[in-house]
Amino acid sequence: MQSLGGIRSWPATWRTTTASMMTTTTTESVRKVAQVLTVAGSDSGAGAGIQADIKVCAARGVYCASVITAVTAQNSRGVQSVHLLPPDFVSEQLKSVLSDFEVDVVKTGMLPSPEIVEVLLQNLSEYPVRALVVDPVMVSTSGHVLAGSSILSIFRERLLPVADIITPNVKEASALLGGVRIQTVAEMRSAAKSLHQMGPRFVLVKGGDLPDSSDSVDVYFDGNEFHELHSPRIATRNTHGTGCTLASCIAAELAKGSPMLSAVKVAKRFVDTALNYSKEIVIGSGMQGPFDHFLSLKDPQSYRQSTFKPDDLFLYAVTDSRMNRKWNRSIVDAVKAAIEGGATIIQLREKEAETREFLEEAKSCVDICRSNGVFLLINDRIDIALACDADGVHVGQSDMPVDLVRSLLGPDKIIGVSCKTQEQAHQAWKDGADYIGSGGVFPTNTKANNRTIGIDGLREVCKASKLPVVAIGGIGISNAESVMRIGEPNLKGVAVVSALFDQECVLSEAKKLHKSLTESKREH
Ligand SMILES: Cc1ncc(COP(=O)(O)OP(=O)(O)O)c(N)n1
Ligand SMILES: Cc1nc(C(=O)O)sc1CCOP(=O)(O)O
Ligand SMILES: [Mg+2]
Repeated sequence: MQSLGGIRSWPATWRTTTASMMTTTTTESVRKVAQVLTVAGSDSGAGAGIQADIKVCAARGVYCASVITAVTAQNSRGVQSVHLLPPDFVSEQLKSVLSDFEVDVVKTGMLPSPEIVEVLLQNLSEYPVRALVVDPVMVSTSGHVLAGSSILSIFRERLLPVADIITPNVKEASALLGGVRIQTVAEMRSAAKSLHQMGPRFVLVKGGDLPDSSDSVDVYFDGNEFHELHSPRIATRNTHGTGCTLASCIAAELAKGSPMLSAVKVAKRFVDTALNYSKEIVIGSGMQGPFDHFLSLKDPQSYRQSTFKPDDLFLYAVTDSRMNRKWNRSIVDAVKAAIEGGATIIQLREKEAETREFLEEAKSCVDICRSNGVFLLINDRIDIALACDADGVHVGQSDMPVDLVRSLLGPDKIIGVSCKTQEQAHQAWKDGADYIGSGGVFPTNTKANNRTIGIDGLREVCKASKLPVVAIGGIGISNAESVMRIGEPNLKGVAVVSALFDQECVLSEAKKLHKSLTESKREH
């Protein structure tokens, strides 16, 4: 099995997530759809199992094929009955999919018998995939045994050694380790280490069931380092299927090319956001309701019709309160003119604005941007971004840390971060940012005491960055071409303040800059 190795294994490709399906575009313009195959049980209540796996992959823009190992009769009250499929038939399903589709990642859920694990391993050796995510499902949340102790030895000896990541909860981790006590985070760490010795490349021990903790803590171990992933515990009955959802979301993110830790963080964020969004819905009369994987579709206001693409950074207009005052124009008029002139993304950078007034203006700008299909980001102010439902934020190195911003804004908002060094660029990627703003490329009067990194500094950041980059600082019509000419494939555009807004006519300056950028793009 070819492993992900913690790094992207499709070089020179960009994630270009569309509303419906994840594709990667290579330089030859071949579109490859990211694909997961789930090998799991069917849940008639559709909160967990195959049904949850397909929903989460669809919600994350990834195609999901399904091989059913067992059919369960279950609902929000529990599991009433289980019917295992014959191993030969499971094998036929596996062959059908693996011999035809280009599956990137296989995710396993309920593997109810050693014979079924055997046929899975056989098929994986015949049809290798890029990664194997093993959710070692043993007992349903309602307490029904879904895979008995007969499964343990083949899990330990054959399945875990070929897994890229395993995602047991504390009960499953304990069962795999012969019944050790796991009641504290320290014991989860020790369990993760022991499980890692059984062969999986990464281990995520989920602490949702730990007693007496206000946080939900998961322990991630990569063989060298531990990471504790914390999130607030969400008070809801609608937790049925969280384990399947987490593992499938990890698989979906890996299929798109994410490194393991990023995939795990995105998946945890996705589950937390979905649980929070669905905490009051009522489906079924039992103790364990399903939740809503398509949370964003429910709220057209907060659902972005299309998702962020690197090319959105092409002509990035950043507003400035002092300049608007000087030229006696409102933020709204400034934004309208910039969009009309060709700006492809807008950032409201209103350093001196009063909160109440800024919020009202930001709401109007959200409406304008949305009706023009242009994303609107807010500089620094996470509170304003949340309150006006902006598409995202831009933060700097001394603003709120990106991973915390992500946990506040959820998985789908755009987060940009300013980086002047290669280390900052690495960190931005790890923390889950969507793009990097890098500068000052040239000296600027707009931002006081800003360090100029020059064209060479920009090039260094681009080379180190796995994220798309927009250049900023002292850029205008006279020098935009020279910036884009550095030819780094992930340099996607320029961000400008004074070149648009410290001018008499924003519209005509935006048009001129757009034209010059388009010409320089055509030439390279
Ligand atoms: C696109 C873009 N890049 C960089 C910055 C600068 O952000 P930051 O470092 O937080 O400085 P302030 O803008 O807050 O002064 C930006 N705003 N946009
Ligand atoms: C807001 C900002 N950030 C910078 C950075 O280097 O991160 S430079 C800058 C100001 C850019 O304004 P102008 O286009 O007028 O030079
Ligand atoms: Mg800032």
